[in-house]
Amino acid sequence: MSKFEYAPAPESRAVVTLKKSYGLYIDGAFTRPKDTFETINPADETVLAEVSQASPKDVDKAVAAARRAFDEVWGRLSGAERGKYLFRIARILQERAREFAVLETLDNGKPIKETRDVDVPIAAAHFFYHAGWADKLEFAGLAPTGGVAPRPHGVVGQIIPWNFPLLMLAWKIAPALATGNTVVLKPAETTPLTALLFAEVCEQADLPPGVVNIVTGDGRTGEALVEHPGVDKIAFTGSTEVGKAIARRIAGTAKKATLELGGKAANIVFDDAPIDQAVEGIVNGIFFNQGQVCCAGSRLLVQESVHDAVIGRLKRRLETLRVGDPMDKNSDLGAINSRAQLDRITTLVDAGVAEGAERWSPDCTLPARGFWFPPTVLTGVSQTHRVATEEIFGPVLSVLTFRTPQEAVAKANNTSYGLSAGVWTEKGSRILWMADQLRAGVVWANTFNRFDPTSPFGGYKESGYGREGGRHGLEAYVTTSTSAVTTGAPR
Ligand SMILES: NC(=O)C1=CN([C@@H]2O[C@H](COP(=O)(O)OP(=O)(O)OC[C@H]3O[C@@H](n4cnc5c(N)ncnc54)[C@H](OP(=O)(O)O)[C@@H]3O)[C@@H](O)[C@H]2O)C=CC1
Ligand SMILES: CCCCCC/C=C/C(=O)O
Repeated sequence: MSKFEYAPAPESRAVVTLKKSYGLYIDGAFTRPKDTFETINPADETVLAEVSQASPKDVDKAVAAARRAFDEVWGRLSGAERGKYLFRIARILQERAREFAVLETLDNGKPIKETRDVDVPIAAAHFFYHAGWADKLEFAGLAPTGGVAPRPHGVVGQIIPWNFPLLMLAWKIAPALATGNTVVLKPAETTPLTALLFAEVCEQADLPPGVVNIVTGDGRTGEALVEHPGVDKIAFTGSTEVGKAIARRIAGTAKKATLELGGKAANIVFDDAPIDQAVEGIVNGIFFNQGQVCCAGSRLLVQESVHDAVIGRLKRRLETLRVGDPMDKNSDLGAINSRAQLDRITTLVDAGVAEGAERWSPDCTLPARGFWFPPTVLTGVSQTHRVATEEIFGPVLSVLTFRTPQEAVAKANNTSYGLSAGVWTEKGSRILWMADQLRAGVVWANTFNRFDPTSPFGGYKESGYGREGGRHGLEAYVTTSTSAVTTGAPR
């Protein structure tokens, strides 16, 4: 909680009905839970439910169901028919938005105002957007000249992380279904509940059995999916380490893959930037979702002449942030998703201090139970420090300085990642030059963390390959075939 007094007002969780234990969702039905693990509320460490650990045999059943559904139903439907299902799913997500927002906040620890205003509405928007594409793929420019409509790959294995559980599910499932693929999706071990609620939405939408299958479990379930010979393509979002391991594992196969991995984005503030607007952008860039975002603006590059003014203003702004109960709609920051992630953040911040950075946090009292880390600013960071090179994935801003635009570009690009960057300046010509020079999949100018289903998202370098969203995102889910027909005189 911030030192500024306010009356906490936790939202009701009554809209959510938790089961004691959850089975897998395979071939349009929930299995009976067998081997299970607990999913907990990271804000207070209470157990929410028991969830099934899918074995390789379960993955096999899910892949077989997805194959059958592809061969017999989904792969044969017209685009217009597929689109109807996607529209139906989108509308149900909107109708059940409150339930999804509360459940996501309980399982993930992120503030209810984010799940309510960001995660759930953008997830629904992805289904609406892709519903619109389903019957227009031949106009997406994906087929070669003289070719026929783009064709789906078949069965797609999708592995998603814990930082945006429902939203990453939507980013994966919506384009896959729109293009005619069927899916086996593995949510993260610590945040399986909204994926299981989504399975109920599939039932409610009368989606044919086997089109979407949800297999919960840990990394072993993910491995079984990656290795399964019946999977035609893998779509993964997560750490660069696991992404590289997946790439190695499928190297000897014909499987396609898209990998959306880590980042270490520079948020670059020039001396002519409107300072209040820039400070808001810095706060949103690194403290949104507790900084557990692949494209977080985790490195602030501030022009030397305005360093003290920007940092002073930033610290005053951070004093007003409310850190606390994620179910309270006044909370700006919630809990860290897991103890393992909290340990990772703590280790890296300690390493930063040991390497000479100065650590600052606003005066705030953190809840006694659960996984919490205060908003943190590290000043005096140099390019070689671990906190300037490694993804922290927490509410921690590393501050570096620059003198010229050329130096800003050199420092911003001095990373093994290349997912996103932000630029704050009044000069339009500088924005265009910076956007051209920065090696990042998205460059935001005078804004940050701006998302839209129409915009392709993905990285350079160790941030992965492939794009999600927009027309480019569809490309990852289709292949093309050319038909050559010789016409002769009619007989
Ligand atoms: N690019 C991004 O958006 C993300 C980046 N990260 C980065 O990764 C770090 C570690 O987070 P972590 O959760 O461990 O990320 P992981 O990459 O381990 O997790 C992402 C997903 O991959 C699954 N997985 C784990 N091991 C394997 C495997 N061998 N084969 C197939 N799937 C696997 C995970 O399952 P399970 O959850 O059961 O382990 C999860 O569903 C974070 O600190 C952050 O820096 C993390 C999440 C998202
Ligand atoms: C509105 C937030 C959208 C999240 C953007 C993509 C992030 C992916 C990731 O961190 O895994």
